[in-house]
Amino acid sequence: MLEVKSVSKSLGDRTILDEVSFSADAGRITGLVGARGAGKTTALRIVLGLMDADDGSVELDGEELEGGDRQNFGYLPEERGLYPSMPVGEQLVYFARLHGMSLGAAEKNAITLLERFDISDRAYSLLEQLTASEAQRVQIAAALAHDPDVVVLDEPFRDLDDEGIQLVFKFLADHAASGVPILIASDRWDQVEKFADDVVVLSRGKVHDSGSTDALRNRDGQQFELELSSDTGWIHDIEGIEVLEQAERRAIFSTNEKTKAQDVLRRAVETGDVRKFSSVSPALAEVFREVV
Ligand SMILES: Nc1ncnc2c1ncn2[C@@H]1O[C@H](COP(=O)(O)OP(=O)(O)OP(=O)(O)O)[C@@H](O)[C@H]1O
Repeated sequence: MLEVKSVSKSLGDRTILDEVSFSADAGRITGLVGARGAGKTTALRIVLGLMDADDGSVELDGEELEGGDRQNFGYLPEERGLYPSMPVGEQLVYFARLHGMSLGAAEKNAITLLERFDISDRAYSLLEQLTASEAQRVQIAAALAHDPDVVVLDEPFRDLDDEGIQLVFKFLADHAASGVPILIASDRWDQVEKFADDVVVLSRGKVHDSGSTDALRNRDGQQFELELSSDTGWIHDIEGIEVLEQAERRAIFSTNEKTKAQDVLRRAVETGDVRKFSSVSPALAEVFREVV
């Protein structure tokens, strides 16, 4: 488990991170989300040891990390940094070798990554000849080229098309399953909620909330959708629920109490034909609209 413990950082007279604590569990993808300028990149740089914290520590499996301990971390930096005029396959092997991998293992891993990201036919192309989505797949592959024990990706969704996102995150889920913590920072709440198991919400340098993606989506109670063959206006009279939307035969409400949802269903059955009654998860960006 990767743990950020009470990390603070000021630059000039500005507090960028204020006692930030969160963890990224082995075997899971953790999304660090927040608006632009929330402090995500700064937090990642401190995790990577590229910047020192003023206070606090970063630990891996209970041991405080020193600079060299990150040799087997994989990092996709915000400012992408590959060689524009070196063939793609060669770069992946080169980066894996830099991390101490044998030539054979580096070549094998490069071939696997190119296949998994569906860019095998680009192995001999130069980065500058690729589309934006292909180039981004290569950038992410470079972060994974040495089979890292910890993966940290800054804005991995940037420039990826839908197919690229699916391929990359299928690979990341498999890589996480081998016992690796994967931490991604992004302002794409819609994508993070699809692919992250856990989410840390950062706002103005502080952790606003954290937990499993499902728990955070249901933070304000579970939402239900109701559709009848008749008008649902009566739902406003039911106590202990919050009506989020109501128009003619349809209504969406939220409640923290399961029995209240059952009250609504009972009343709905008495009132008319129930066409639909199901629980729905709100979008994460909707739950945290105050900090998006
Ligand atoms: N070297 C620096 N000196 C002063 N302020 C900085 C420096 N680097 C970053 N900041 C400020 O720190 C805040 C957090 O920046 P950071 O890049 O960590 O945020 P972020 O959440 O990753 O956002 P973004 O998506 O815009 O990169 C921003 O307000 C930024 O302007």
